[in-house]
Amino acid sequence: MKSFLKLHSLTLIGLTAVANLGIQIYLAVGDIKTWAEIDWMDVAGEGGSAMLALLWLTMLLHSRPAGRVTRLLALGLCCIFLSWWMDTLDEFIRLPESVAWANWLETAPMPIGLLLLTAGIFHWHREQQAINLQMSKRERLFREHRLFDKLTPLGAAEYLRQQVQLALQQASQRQQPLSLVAVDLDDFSAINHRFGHAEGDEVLQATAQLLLLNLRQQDLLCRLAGDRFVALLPATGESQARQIAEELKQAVASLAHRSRQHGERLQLTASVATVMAFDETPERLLERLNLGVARAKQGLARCA
Ligand SMILES: Nc1nc2c(ncn2[C@@H]2O[C@H](COP(=O)(O)OP(=O)(O)OP(=O)(O)O)[C@@H](O)[C@H]2O)c(=O)[nH]1
Repeated sequence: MKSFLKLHSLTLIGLTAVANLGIQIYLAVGDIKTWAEIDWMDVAGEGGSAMLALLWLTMLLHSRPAGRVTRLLALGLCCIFLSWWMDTLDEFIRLPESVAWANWLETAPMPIGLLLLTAGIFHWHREQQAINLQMSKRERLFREHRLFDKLTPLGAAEYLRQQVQLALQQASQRQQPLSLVAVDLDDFSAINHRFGHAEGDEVLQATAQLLLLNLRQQDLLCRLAGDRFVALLPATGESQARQIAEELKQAVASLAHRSRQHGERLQLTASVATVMAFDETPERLLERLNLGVARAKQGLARCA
């Protein structure tokens, strides 16, 4: 409350001074009415309106930051308040018929206030449009940001799901096959354990680069989770997808990654799986792909 009064002291002092000046002017030229002469219905209507204008002004000053728009709106409300205030005063003070200008004091502030209020609302609307634009830009940026992996330059799981959905539609429209390949590093947690999480991050980044280099222009690589990468292969049948998967597996096995700390060569291997899309949902397709990876890992465990 204290800070509110401090912040808007000029407006409040100005308004109080003008309202008080109105009383002084009316008292100087008129006489106070007797109790019986006062029309309480008018007092309630006009006085109540003036109080409402004051309430709007307080709410406005409370909720809006200082600035041109707030000034316009506040000035408009001040004029409206003054018009109703002067109207209320003549319920208590009888003015002589000869004082024609008193009528102006009551009526003139109202159109001025309404004009100021209209200008303020117009600029407020434009200000709100600019804010909405900024908000929607930020929201889009945030949404897109969430779709991308934080560690690698790849899309993340949700982005992959969206792209799979699009690719499924395109494949069915163009009557072309669509395949997915998953590449999952073997025993990756051991690298984290032995060399630390930061080294593990570097391995994931190096793997992402390596896989990108070994894919075709039209393929899309995403990081599904942890050490699992998925490539979306448009216009690719099952046997070609298997061949690409094998090439990716070989590429991982020949990756010459050395640890940062001691320069040791890390021997990486990966399990791969492929699926060709049927008429199915992205979830079902990815589920089949993950099952394929699980089967490849089981085979690996049996061989070990
Ligand atoms: N450094 C690093 N590690 C991660 C990241 N995301 C997940 N991991 C780790 O990756 C490991 C994945 O573990 P698993 O899914 O068991 O995979 P794995 O150790 O390769 O085992 P298999 O897949 O069965 O061969 C876990 O230890 C996670 O903590 C990451 O962004 N950076």
